[in-house]
Amino acid sequence: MALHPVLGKLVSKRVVLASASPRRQEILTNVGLRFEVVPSWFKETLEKSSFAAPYEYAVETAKQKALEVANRMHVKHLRTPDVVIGADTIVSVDEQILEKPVDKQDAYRMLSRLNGKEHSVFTGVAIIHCHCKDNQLEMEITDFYEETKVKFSELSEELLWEYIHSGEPMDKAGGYGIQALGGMLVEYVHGDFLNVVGFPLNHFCKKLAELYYPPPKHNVQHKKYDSIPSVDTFENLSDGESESSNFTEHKVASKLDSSGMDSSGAVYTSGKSSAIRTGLTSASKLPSKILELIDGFRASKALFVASKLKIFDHLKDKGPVKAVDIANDVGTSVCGTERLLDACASLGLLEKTPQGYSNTDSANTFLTSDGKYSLHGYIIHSNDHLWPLFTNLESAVKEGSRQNHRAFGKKADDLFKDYYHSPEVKQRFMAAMHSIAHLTARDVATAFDLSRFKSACDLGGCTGALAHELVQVYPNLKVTVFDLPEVIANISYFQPSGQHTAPVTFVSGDFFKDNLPEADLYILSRVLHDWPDEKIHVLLSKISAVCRPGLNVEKIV
Ligand SMILES: Cc1cn([C@H]2C[C@H](O)[C@@H](COP(=O)(O)OP(=O)(O)OP(=O)(O)O)O2)c(=O)[nH]c1=O
Repeated sequence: MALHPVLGKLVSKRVVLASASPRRQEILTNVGLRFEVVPSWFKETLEKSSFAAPYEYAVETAKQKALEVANRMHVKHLRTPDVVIGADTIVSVDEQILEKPVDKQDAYRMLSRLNGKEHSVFTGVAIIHCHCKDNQLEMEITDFYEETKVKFSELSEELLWEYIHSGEPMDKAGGYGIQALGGMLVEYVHGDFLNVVGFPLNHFCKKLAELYYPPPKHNVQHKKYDSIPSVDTFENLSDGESESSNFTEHKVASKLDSSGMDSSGAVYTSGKSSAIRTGLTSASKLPSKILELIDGFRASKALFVASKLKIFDHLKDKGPVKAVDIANDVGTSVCGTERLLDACASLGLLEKTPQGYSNTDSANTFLTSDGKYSLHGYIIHSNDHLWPLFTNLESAVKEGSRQNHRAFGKKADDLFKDYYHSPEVKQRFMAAMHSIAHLTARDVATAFDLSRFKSACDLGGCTGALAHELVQVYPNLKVTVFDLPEVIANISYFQPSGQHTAPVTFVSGDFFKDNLPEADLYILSRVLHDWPDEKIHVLLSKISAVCRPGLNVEKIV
């Protein structure tokens, strides 16, 4: 098992960890995996006696946790993940299953049972690969478990109670945390330590290796390329076995070459030939992740340009259209348009058939400019605003300053004021903030339990996309959106239709200068990252001053 390629297989995928466990998040983050955390709402109430062995209970619970998240994301959030990982850790002693203690007495009961004895810690893991076909969620489930044996020393009553009063046992299976104070209770550990902490990393990597690099079938005739295929992935060329994998790999690159417009697939050609030249062995395969990083900007720019030319709008609700017809309608060159369309098809944004090009389902949903979940505004903002700024990243790092002057010929200070002088730029910025906030609002609103709050103020809440979602999720919550007068004056276009009584109010002002509206909860979403430390300090101090004792500040950045 080569570590890097195994985890590299997940790099281009939308990976979701269906767990609130900070330990699991840390273990996976530490090995460089990028993932989204969506805690599962599945209640751990399966009937234990219906399982023949304790580990079967852990595996089934892990599976149910992951399934709940996969389904919720697909149905409620309209965002189908590629891979969902669920896990469940239990402690088993004398064939009994111990989960997290409900109170101190329960913790005492558990720790007393473990005292002076060996027990098993089982973590069940489920890896679900999801595909969306005709709006139906299709899933392939892989599960496994890992067992670690742990022995406690003989511990005195006094020590057990001291440990319980530390508070550590409460959110941990069996009522102890081996990674912290609980480590002092343990005489030996046989097996994977991380399995006890909540995630059997080694077994997980082996499972991924099995999934993505199944052993070669010797009687299978491997396809031989006479020439380099015109559309392909790094993985296909670097991994001998990936053809036989059950899992569809994301296409990570287009046909654009270094000049941006050649269809020869030059990257792959050189990649493969250099592998042959230098005789890279299977142990030193192509550095796919690095190559993806090198080429990633091409994929982004292909998407940006197709969006800017409104190609996805053009193809909406139509059958396949030929490149020449699209070029004529859009007013672009035929050869350039065809290459851009091919790039979009290889990126999975369009479908290409002999009859022409058509939108994929996700292009219809997210890339057309007028859809309910359109990301068009955010894409245009990324192209027109963020792209020029990132082009100056090197200067930003060298100088330690914002680069608006280089990118736009304007001072970085009062950036927002500059924005609002141009109606077109203002509209673009608001559309960008609206589209990303609207799409993610449900996840943000449900990531925290905000039911105890009666009022909230979304500082810099722009069009109110998050506010409207919050009042849907928490009917007793009243939300005030506080933003600059120039923003509030233009929100009507973005308001949801048919919601007249929803308790969202808009107040204009400058959060650096004016008094903040009173609220139990202050939300800062996509705000703090924009300001230097001194300004953040001003803002947070103001919030701190208006917060009343006993109420909370929740920060959603
Ligand atoms: C035995 C032991 C468990 N644990 C933790 C790992 C798990 O987080 C927890 C067991 O509870 P789980 O139900 O497996 O997980 P969780 O509730 O923390 O998160 P979620 O259900 O959202 O996935 O106990 C330790 O951190 N250290 C230990 O030594």
